[in-house]
Amino acid sequence: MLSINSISKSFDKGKNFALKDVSFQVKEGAVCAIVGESGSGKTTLIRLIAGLERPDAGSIVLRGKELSSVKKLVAPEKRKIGLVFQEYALFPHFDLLKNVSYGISNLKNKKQRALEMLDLVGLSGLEKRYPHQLSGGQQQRVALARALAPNPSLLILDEPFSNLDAMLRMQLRNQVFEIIKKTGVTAIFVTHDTQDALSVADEILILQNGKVIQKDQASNLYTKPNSVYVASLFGNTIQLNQELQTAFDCPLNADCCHAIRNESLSINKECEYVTHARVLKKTFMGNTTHLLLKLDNGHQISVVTQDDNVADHIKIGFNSTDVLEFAT
Ligand SMILES: Nc1ncnc2c1ncn2[C@@H]1O[C@H](COP(=O)(O)OP(=O)(O)OP(=O)(O)O)[C@@H](O)[C@H]1O
Repeated sequence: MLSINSISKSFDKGKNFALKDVSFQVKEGAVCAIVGESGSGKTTLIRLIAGLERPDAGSIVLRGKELSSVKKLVAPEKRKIGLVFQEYALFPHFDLLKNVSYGISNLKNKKQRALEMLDLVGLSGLEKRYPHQLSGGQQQRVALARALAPNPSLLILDEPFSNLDAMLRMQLRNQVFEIIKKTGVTAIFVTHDTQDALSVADEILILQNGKVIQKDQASNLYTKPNSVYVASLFGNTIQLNQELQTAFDCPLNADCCHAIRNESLSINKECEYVTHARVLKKTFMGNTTHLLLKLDNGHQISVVTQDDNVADHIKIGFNSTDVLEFAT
């Protein structure tokens, strides 16, 4: 298990905190995705876990061994942590066998282990090739094989699919996490893409301004976000402010704030709360169409629909079970 205990880190002597009092745990064999917008502290967190930075407060414990605290800093190469980065970071002048066996110092039969790892990532037979002779997706699988070869206690993947186009990204993502699950290694996966996180992580941790604002199973985060911000990370969300509550004739608890997911809005169907709208603009996006609507009370909202044949005047609505409620 990985335990992050009240970690704080500032780069300007406490004026601003890149991370502030961050605590969480990742169970043995689980995949935890770290999601957050730019500057939320993702890189700082993984640099601390990898041992590339020292915390100002708190501790990091992996499988019962303290790796970092204010007083202690185990060297990165002694942490048993494998790293996979966005830019592959393979050695260009080494063939694949050498690239994968590079970090294996603790095993007798390096070559056999490297070949097993290449086989695991579906690249057996290519061990004599050099990185430039491979596609981007293949190079990332070599990087994974290399990170797994020394049998790490923790694998950290930092935006590993950002360099790849959408189709390859999805394929590789599924392959990589199948392999990770097969090995049973505990993994931390840093991404700004919530679809990536939802599809492969057991748990997702959301960072905002250096703080953990929610950590939960992927499905719970989607169905029970604890703020409008978290809800909006997982798809288009419309905040049900007073004006919209009046438009839809749905008075809600004034002590809370509320939102509705775009996909919960129904067009021209019977619902508990409805209003009429004029379509100001339709933008065809292939599998979806974006609509800019002007509601009866003059309020404008944007909606995404899969129906590319919407009339100019529509009825739009939702049901009370679709309303997300948050404490303010
Ligand atoms: N070496 C550093 N010196 C000074 N400030 C830093 C340093 N590293 C990070 N920061 C600051 O700490 C905060 C968190 O940065 P961090 O790089 O961890 O965010 P991030 O979530 O990884 O962002 P991105 O997604 O853009 O990579 C930012 O305000 C950043 O400017």
